[in-house]
Amino acid sequence: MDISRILITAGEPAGIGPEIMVKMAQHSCADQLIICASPSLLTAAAKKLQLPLELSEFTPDTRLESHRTGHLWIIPCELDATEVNPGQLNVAHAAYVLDTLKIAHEHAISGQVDAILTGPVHKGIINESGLSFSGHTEFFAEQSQSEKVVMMLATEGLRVALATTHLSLREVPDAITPELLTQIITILVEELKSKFSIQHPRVLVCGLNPHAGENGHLGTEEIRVIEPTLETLRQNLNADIIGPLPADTAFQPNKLAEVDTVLAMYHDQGLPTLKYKGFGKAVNVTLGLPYIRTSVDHGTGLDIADKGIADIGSMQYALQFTQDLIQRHKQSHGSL
Ligand SMILES: NC(=O)c1ccc[n+]([C@@H]2O[C@H](COP(=O)([O-])OP(=O)(O)OC[C@H]3O[C@@H](n4cnc5c(N)ncnc54)[C@H](O)[C@@H]3O)[C@@H](O)[C@H]2O)c1
Ligand SMILES: N[C@H](C(=O)O)[C@H](O)COP(=O)(O)O
Repeated sequence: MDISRILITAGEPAGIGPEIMVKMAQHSCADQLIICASPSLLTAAAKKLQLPLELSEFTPDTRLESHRTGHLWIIPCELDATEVNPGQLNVAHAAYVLDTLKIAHEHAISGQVDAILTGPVHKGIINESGLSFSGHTEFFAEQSQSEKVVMMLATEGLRVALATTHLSLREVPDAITPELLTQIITILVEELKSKFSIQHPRVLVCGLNPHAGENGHLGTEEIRVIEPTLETLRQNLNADIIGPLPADTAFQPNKLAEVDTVLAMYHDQGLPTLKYKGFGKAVNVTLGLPYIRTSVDHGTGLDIADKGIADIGSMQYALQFTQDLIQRHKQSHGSL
C-alpha cells in the first residue's frame, strides 16, 4: 500500500486549530499525519476535550506508517501552552505561527512530506506583531520564490479561483492588468489539466464591475483590460475561456454546469458564494507552487475557541482532497 506524508500546521494557538488537530487524530486515515505545533498546546487541548492523544516526535528517520487513531507524529515548535488564552490573540505568538509555516515549507520543498495542509491563522495579529503577512498563499509563494500563484477554493460542484487575493478593495482595479490575468489564467488552466486531469478546462471569468461594466457605462476595465486579454489567451491556451460575464449571475446552476471553474476578480466577489454553498465542506488550494498546499475553508473561530464545538468537516474534506491530489501527482509522475 502506498502511504503518503501530510504535514498539517495547527495554526493560531488561541483559535480552534489545536482542537481540530486533536479531533482529527481520533479518525482513521491511510496516510501519515504529521503536525507542526507546540506539543504542550496539543496535550492541553486533548486534556480539555478528554480525548486520548499520544505524540511522537517526527524526524527524518521516522518510519512511514498509516495514521494510528489517538496518535500524532509531531514536529515540535516551541510555545508554552500556559501562555495561551483561548479566544485571546497575543502578538507574542505570531513568530511561533510563522515558524510552523517555515518548517512546513522546508519539509515540502525538500520532499520530506508529500503535501502541506494548513490550519487557520490570524493575519491581523501577525501584522500587529510587526511581521508582514498577507496569508498562507502569499507566504508560500514568497518562500518558494514562485512568481505568481492562484488561490482556489473548492466544494462539491463548485470551484472558485481568485485573480487577486488578500488585497484591499481600493487596490483591486489597478491590480487587474493583462500581465496578472495572463499569469493567473495560465496557471489555472495548466493546473486544472495537471492536478485535476481536466484535459480541456472551461473557465468562466467574471467581470470586475457591476454587469461586467455595462458596455463601458459602469467601468471600463472589461473593455480595456479583461476582454482583450481573454481574447489573446483563447488563441494561446487549449481551454475554453468564457467571459467576462456579470458576476451576479455567473453562479447560476445552468452556467456552472458548463464550466470547470469560475475566476472571480477579487476575494469577496467569489468566496461568499463558495462558502454559502459549502462552508465546512470546502478546501482552499494554492495552484502554482512547487508542492501541494491545501487549507481549511474557515478561520480561527476565536468566538468558539475552547468550547469544544469546532466542526472538523472542512479539515476532513481538505485532507481527502489532499490525498486525492497526492495520488494523482504520484500516478502522473510514475511513482505509483
Ligand atoms: N485558512 C486560514 O488560515 C483562514 C481562512 C479564513 C479566515 N482566516 C482568518 O481567520 C480570522 C477570523 O476570520 P473570520 O472571523 O472572518 O472567520 P471564521 O471562519 O474564523 O469565523 C466565522 C464564523 O464561523 C464559525 N466557524 C469557523 N470555523 C468553524 C468550525 N470549524 N466549526 C464551527 N464553526 C466555525 C466561527 O465561530 C464564526 O462564527 C481572520 O484573521 C481571517 O483572516 C484564516
Ligand atoms: N482567503 C481565505 C479564505 O477566505 O478562506 C483565507 O483567508 C485563507 O487564505 P490563505 O490560505 O492564503 O491563508
